[in-house]
Amino acid sequence: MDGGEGCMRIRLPSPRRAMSRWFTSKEKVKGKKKKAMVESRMRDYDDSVRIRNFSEDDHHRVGQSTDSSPSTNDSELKGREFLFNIGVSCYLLHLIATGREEVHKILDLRNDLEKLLECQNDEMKRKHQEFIKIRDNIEKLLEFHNDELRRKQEQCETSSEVVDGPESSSDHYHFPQFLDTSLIEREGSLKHYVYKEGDEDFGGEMDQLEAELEAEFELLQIGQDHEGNYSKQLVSEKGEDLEEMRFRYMSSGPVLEEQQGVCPYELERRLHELMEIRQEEEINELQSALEDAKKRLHVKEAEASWWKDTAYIVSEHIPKPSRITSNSQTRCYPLSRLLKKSTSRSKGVRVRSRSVSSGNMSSVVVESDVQLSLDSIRESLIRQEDTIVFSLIERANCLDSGNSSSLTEFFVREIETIQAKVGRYDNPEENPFFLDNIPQSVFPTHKYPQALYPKASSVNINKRLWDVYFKELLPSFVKPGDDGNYASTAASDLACLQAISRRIHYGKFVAEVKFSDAPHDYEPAICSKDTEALMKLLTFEKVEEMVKKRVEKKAETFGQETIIKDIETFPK
Ligand SMILES: O=C(O)C(=O)C[C@]1(C(=O)O)C=C[C@@H](O)C=C1
Repeated sequence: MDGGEGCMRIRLPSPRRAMSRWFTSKEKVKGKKKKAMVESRMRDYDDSVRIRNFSEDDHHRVGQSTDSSPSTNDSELKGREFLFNIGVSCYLLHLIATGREEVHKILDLRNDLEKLLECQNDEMKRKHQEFIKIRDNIEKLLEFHNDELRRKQEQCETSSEVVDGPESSSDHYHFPQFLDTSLIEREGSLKHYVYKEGDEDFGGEMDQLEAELEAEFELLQIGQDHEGNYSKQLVSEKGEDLEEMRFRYMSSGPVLEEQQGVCPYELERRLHELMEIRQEEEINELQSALEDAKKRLHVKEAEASWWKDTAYIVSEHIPKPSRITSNSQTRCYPLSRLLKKSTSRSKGVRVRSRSVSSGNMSSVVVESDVQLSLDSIRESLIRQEDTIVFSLIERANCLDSGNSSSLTEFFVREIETIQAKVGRYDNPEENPFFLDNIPQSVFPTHKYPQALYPKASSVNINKRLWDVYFKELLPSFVKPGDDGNYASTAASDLACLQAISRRIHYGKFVAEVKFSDAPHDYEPAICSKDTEALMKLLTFEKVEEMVKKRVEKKAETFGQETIIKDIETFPK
């Protein structure tokens, strides 16, 4: 306050300075906006104070000229101070109100940020759990894969053992190297899922993939660590390993930096791809091992078969004691009647009992010393004529009902079934009428010599014979009628049919022998499929005429009553 020139001057500190002093004790106000706002308010305040001072000065000047007593001045001064204080108070109140608003805003902002951090944290937790789940899945998959491999390896080992047998353990089959890896000993951890050293590159890829997975996992942990959450616990659990991983990750440069963005699903997919490739490789190896085992099995089978055949041949040469009488002879099968001991000069088909090939052994052919000759065949044919003539004479004593073939068919089918079970049709001389009806022999069958060319064995013309027999032959020599003796008639039919069939199919042996005696004569006709030329080579009209005459004679003779001179056949 200056009382110079009788005028009272109040020295008020500049409001701006006052405010700035007031605010300097506080923290600096952040943000330009707020500063600008405060400054504008200070300016407004300066202006208003300046206007008021100006009007007060005028008033002073007027008052000075009229009334300038000290009591008036004093009260005026107090009034002014009062007014000033009110103004300042109002302003401060205004500032406080404004400041509170700002504080509320800041608090809201802080709350939002906290929520955001919480969300982020939840997201990280969720990702972490997802990752753990995926990792668990992968490990389960690996376990499953290991079990599968273990199973396959055991299978292979079993089959290998079967093939090798107990005696050939020195010849043990070796699996490829990868099967010898420690896959079986793994503990279901990714770290264990590696190949042995020296294997293909898959082990390296697996390591890299594992590192990627763990790096991804660690990233999640590091992210959570920044948020100050539960990652600390995990970090302490992993201890030095994690530190090492972190170092690896941080120092691995752009490669892993790129992989920061690789999602766990992508990693899982890549792992699956690798596993698929590896599985395919293993399957291929197992398949080739299996093939090898099969080959070895075949070799063993062939060897076993050879031994069986050898044992059979040896046993054939050892005379067997009969259970009935020690003097009784071993009964020969019918074909053996055709077979004669071969001499160097004798012609005909050399009969081979069996041909066996074996892995390491050279082809073994056991050749019997018997020979199929035309003479022996002719002898058999003559005897068969007798059988046929007798069976037809028997059949002529029954009547022909005209529809006996259906009952005979049932009978023949049943008889053929039972005869097949005891091995009748294993004999190449015998041919069934109902091929669909033939079961396997239930007894160990005799090994018949392979006298015929294999294709010839399947030649069967019994269907045609059946038709000719019932439609043409029977009506030509049997009286028509129905005597009700169906069972005997069917049995008689069967005897005729089987005898005639055997005789007809013996033509196969005749053709075989004739061809073997002069193959060069037959080859051109065979090659050109000239049936007419072949029939000319095989048949002899003169021989056929002689056969017919012989059979006629036999029929006349066998049909007669045999009379012995001077002896009464039946008492009168
Ligand atoms: O005795 C022969 O030479 C044979 O060939 C056998 C037989 C026959 O089956 O009876 C075969 C054909 C011939 O035309 C003559 C006879």
